Amino acid sequence: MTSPVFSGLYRPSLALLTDLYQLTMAYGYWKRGLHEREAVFHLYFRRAPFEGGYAVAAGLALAIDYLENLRFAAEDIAYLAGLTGSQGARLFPDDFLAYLGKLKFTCDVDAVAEGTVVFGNEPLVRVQGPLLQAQLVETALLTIINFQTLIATKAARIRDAAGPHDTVLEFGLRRAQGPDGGLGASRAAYLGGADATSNVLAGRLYGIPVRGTHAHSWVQAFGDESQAFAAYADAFPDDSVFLVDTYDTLDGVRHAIAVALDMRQRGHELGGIRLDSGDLAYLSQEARKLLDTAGLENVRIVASNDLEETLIASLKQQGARIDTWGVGTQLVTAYDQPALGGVYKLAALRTANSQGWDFTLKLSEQQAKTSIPGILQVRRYLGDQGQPRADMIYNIAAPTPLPAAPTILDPADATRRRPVRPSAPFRDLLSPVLRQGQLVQPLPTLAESRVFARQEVNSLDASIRRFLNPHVYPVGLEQGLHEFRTQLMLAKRPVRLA
Ligand SMILES: Nc1ncnc2c1ncn2[C@@H]1O[C@H](COP(=O)(O)OP(=O)(O)OP(=O)(O)O)[C@@H](O)[C@H]1O
Ligand SMILES: O=P(O)(O)OC[C@H]1O[C@H](OP(=O)(O)OP(=O)(O)O)[C@H](O)[C@@H]1O
Ligand SMILES: O=C(O)c1cccnc1
Repeated sequence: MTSPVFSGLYRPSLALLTDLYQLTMAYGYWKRGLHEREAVFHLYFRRAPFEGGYAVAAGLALAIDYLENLRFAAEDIAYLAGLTGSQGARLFPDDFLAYLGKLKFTCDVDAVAEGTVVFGNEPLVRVQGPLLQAQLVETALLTIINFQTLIATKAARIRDAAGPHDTVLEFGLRRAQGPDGGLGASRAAYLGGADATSNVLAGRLYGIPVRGTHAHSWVQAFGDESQAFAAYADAFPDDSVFLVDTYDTLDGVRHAIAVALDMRQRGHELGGIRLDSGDLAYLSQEARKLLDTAGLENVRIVASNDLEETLIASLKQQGARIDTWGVGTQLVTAYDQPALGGVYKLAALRTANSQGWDFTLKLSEQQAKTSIPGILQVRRYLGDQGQPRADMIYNIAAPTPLPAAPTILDPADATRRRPVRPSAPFRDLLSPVLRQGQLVQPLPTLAESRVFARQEVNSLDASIRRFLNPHVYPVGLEQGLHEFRTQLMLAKRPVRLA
């Protein structure tokens, strides 16, 4: 079956979209009879990207599409049968490959909705089910969620800089990290706040509006701006945006104005002009004056040229008269931080007698990198206006129930603690998505997630959204969980499987 979201870019099956070690561990667990032991993994990142104060969770629909369609096709099995180790012996025996050939994903998945604002250490996805399966999906889940979350967050920052009324166009495909990087980036950029993309395949696959202007080559091909603009207007009388900087920008604006007035005579209006070089603040102000003087107040000014959020903020501050921001390279490559360091960690295993849980921990020299044991949920406490106030990570399988008025501890400094009012409103961020591999209810559409993302970012205080030294949003561990984690860290107790 062809996965609809990855379309024909890949072979039909994505089961091999993984690191080899997931498969060698899978065989090892199977050989030991441990493959069905129930396990719980969490996917989370430790620090928000771009030195920012938050991230926008993204990629869940792609991840769920991957999980629902996870099957090893006959050709996948044949490929695995041909793999050999350093001594030339086959890596995987036939009886294990026969098992893989019948495998379906039957885990439970709980996750935060796409568009939710999230912070370091908070699980975005929880996978609970047979150890072999829950481990096997690590790499694909990370590659999907890490990149989508990274680009959605970049787009949210660019949207914040542009403000609520300007248009943001994503123009990045040509500079993206290959075809899939470009496709995924267009999806995430739209989710995070772009209004449209120039990427036509992304438009067709994801229903993103497609928009665009024309290139310098169009003007070069005619050798004369006035002719080039007139020809474009002839082809698209109601959808023309002229790129005015091929020769001299302000001359280009004058040529655009002449063609626009001609268009008006024929009952059509020019949509906009695009500036792609030079001082965008000065040129946009001069262009605005020329356009307004000619009675073309509704002609919009589009700007492009290596834009990103701080540059957009600076141009706004300089009084630039730009209505539409065309953003490519910096957005789709997340230029200033090209990867989100999301991780996927084992946090609980059923005991051998299947009665209870062994909560597991990955220790690190750096305390901040030590994982959090338990079956985790994130409780977001809200202020009077519904605005996020503080998040508490807690263990839903803790031996003692959550107190009515829990205390939240800063995991980096346990002396910093904040009590929660018993009546404080809250919402829990992770909700059931798959039960035994089946979708619990349809996921929101991309457009719905986009609206939600905007509400989420807007609900954050400006101090958390600012680009420079943002305020740190409080995220902590519930006191009982913190104490339990500390005990485990002190005991350094290895979990025994068998
Ligand atoms: N008023 C401004 N303040 C800050 N940066 C600006 C301003 N105007 C333009 N920029 C940015 O400065 C950078 C350099 O622009 P500039 O047009 O000088 O060089 P360029 O990219 O080499 O031009 P070209 O596309 O003609 O080769 C771009 O990222 C552009 O967006
Ligand atoms: O600058 P970005 O944010 O990546 O936006 C996309 C850029 O792509 C186009 O340039 P093109 O490929 O024609 O080359 P150019 O940089 O020489 O204009 C367009 O004119 C933008 O400048
Ligand atoms: O339509 C545009 O103006 C466009 C598309 C891709 C890259 N740069 C500009």
